[in-house]
Amino acid sequence: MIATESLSKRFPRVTALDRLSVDIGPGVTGLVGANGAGKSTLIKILLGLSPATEGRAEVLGLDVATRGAEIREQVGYMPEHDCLPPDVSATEFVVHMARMSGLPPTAARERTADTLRHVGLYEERYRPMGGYSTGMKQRVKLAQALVHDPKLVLLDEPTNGLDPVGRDDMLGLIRRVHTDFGISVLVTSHLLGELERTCDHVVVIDGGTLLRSSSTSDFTRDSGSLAVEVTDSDAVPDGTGALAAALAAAGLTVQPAGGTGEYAAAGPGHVLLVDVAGEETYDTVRDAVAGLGLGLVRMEQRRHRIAEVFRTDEQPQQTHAWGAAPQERGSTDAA
Ligand SMILES: Nc1ncnc2c1ncn2[C@@H]1O[C@H](COP(=O)(O)OP(=O)(O)OP(=O)(O)O)[C@@H](O)[C@H]1O
Repeated sequence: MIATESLSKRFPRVTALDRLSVDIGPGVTGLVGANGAGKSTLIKILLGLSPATEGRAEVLGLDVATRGAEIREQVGYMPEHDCLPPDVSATEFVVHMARMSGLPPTAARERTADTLRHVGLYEERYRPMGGYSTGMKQRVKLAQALVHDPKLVLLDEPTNGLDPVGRDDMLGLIRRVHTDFGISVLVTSHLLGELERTCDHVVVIDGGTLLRSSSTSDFTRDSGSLAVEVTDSDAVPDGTGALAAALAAAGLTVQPAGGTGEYAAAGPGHVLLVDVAGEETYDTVRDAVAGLGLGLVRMEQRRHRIAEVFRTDEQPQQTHAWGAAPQERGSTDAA
């Protein structure tokens, strides 16, 4: 879908992209980077709207330097910033955008109705957009990117400004753009955690250079530890402590999981992380739990969170590329 080769963009005071080479296939791909990492600059180059200083890029096999107009016919674009005229309705605006993309009047009206329905705008679609909430405006921006039935959409920070519920809704919509319509998606965000749930593939850039490009499952591959949670009993009031001692006595390496992030609900110290030494580790845990007469609440292979892949000794900043969304609903990021 997208290929860049040693792509650079230099402004007088800053290098926004620095010899970026990356291949992006079909599906939903997340482009993650801190503010200023070069995400919007890359999107503008891919649309043929801004020339690269060096290197080359192709979108759908078309060279961005020479075939920008053809690319824009086949690619939808949702810009980051608010760009909607306040005095017109969503329907009028999206019909206009569909006409601009070359659809005849009837098809433009039909596609507009379908697309606005898909993004969840109903009676409000006839009201002037100036009175819309941020979530509704983001939906209109998404609808205008989809209305001409593109093969690929480039979505620049579509969850910006949304509350946790709005963010989840938008991410669900983005996923369905691919599953329901077969349209490939490149979506940018400065929050790794939210893309983990939405994307098949994640590309991480920092300072205009490629940090990593891999499938989401590679990012979140098995961590080699088992999360175990047990109930206490009358006979064993500290079930977790007793189990930890029993497992250590059996030669396993055990440590309590932190009381935040994915195991927050269990409370601090209530989930044990057991290093998996081999298949027999599962039997050892099961036998120890049964031997103590405890109830087994969970025993699961723990997977890495994307955020952990980039965790450093420093506390990550909320605005950093690998920070978790603030108050993210249902988020299991520990960052
Ligand atoms: N037209 C421009 N003139 C000068 N510098 C620019 C221009 N556009 C972008 N930059 C700079 O290039 C760098 C990358 O900007 P870009 O907007 O691509 O980042 P981003 O990853 O999209 O971040 P954000 O999410 O904050 O928009 C930044 O340092 C920015 O200040």
